[in-house]
Amino acid sequence: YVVFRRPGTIRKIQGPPSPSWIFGNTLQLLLSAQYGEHEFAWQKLYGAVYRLKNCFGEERLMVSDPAALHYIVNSSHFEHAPTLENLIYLLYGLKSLVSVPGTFCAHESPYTQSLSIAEEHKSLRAALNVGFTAAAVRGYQSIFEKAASRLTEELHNSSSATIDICPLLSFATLSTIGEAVLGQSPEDLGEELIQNNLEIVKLAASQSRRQILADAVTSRLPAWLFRAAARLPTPTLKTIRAAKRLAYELGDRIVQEKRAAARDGLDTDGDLFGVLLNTDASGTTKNGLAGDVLAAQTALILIAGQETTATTLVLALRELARLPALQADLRSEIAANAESLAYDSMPLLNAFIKESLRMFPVVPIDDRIARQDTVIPLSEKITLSTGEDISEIFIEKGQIVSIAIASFQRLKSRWGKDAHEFNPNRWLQGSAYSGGEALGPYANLLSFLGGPHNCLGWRFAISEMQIFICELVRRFSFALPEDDTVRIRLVNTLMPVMSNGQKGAPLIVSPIS
Ligand code: HEM
Repeated sequence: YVVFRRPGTIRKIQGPPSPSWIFGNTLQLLLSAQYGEHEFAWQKLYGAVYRLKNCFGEERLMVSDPAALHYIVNSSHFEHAPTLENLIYLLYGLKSLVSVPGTFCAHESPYTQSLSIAEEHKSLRAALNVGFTAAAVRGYQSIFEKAASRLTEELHNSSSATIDICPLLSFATLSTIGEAVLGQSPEDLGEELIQNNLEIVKLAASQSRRQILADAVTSRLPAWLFRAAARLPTPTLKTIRAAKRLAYELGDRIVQEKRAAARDGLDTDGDLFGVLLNTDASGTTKNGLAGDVLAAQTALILIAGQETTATTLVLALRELARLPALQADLRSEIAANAESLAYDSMPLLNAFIKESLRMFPVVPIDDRIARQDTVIPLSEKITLSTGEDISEIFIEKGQIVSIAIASFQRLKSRWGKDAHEFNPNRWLQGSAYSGGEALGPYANLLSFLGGPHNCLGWRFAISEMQIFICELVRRFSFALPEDDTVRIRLVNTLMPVMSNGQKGAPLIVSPIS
């Protein structure tokens, strides 16, 4: 109790009562039957900043205020919170881009020795970004189109009209990353790696009270002890370790193959890994990334880029199935553009994608910890339990702050009175956002986060979604089954979950003649 409990400076900030000392509000936040059930009600009651209890009486600040979010996302005073840091370590290892802190800088940080780490993140990110610029992503269009037509073929060949689209989209998005980034066809990725990736998704779908408690305890362990515990031979840890090892081995094999190809005088620039290795005729890296650094990014790119895009697409298709008029309008727009398929110039298609990202940010809460005492500005005053109004919040080093992405994206003050409705039309007259703060790399949304760790692959994801949606909607119509029981739950990321507790989203898929 003494270890876990520390006096906070945020105690006077209002928030819901905690139903339990052990779990605080975490069960309501993380295990509600439908994501947001409690969170959105709390936002309505307490405003854009409120206080919640974590396990064992620890307090966290839930923030959806735009000025505060802008500060937190971009400030060097915050880093990934310990639970997230542990997950990142387990899934991706210490050398991956996301593990390298990106926000430390010399003039603000007392940790001068960390300067090189900040530089490391910046230069690694700049190197990897070569494969994610607008021009590079345009070059992947044919890969997306090939994967989309493979997907439609599978749907045509399905023996049943009601199809769970989750595994099909997971495989399709994995295959595009395999080809664009690694230069590997789905067959080359290896059955074991594909199965392990799918296994990780299943594990992630098993959020439970036990997991919440385990996270609360392990987040307080010193890093060395957590890393030692991560070697325990439990089935879950074994699967995660195997997935990370297989991804590294795959990356390493590709690096060796590229070097050998360069020695044989062959062109190795056809995919991102080849470009980044930048080998000369002797197979030695010239000014590209070192082979082991590149191989260490394989797990991150495979996992971060696959399920995120697949889940956004699944949830978007469910909305189309729910809204037949929108589906018909979108199909007409696609038909009218069938010749050119200039995806960026199709207003409804892009409005639909933005609205899907707004309503269903697959990472709806992203936790940070304050690295030092700091003051968070607010765009609107909040009233403390003492009746005092404040326009900034002082927080102490070690305070957990939740970037409440989903709540921000439903703020009525920024998105309008119908912020909780799925309404793509809000984007048709320009930006749907009415605030002054520039947040996130795309459409003022935080679905791809913002700041130094914003999503590297956001253009990749948007282009892939444009192409998949066009191909699917012009070939099929989608409807929800009558007995639709799917709920959107938070299981590390947002996920459609069926009544049996498994990930899944069955839709009635009918070919269009
Ligand atoms: C709809 C699809 C996607 C969503 C919603 C999404 C969301 C995010 C978010 C929220 C983060 C920040 C995580 C954090 O630091 O707490 C992130 C980081 C990242 N994403 Fe994505 N992502 C998507 C697709 C992709 C794709 C397709 C790729 C690659 C092919 C990708 C690669 C990455 C990488 C490498 C990072 C780490 C960046 C860094 O730490 O500097 N993502 N993404």
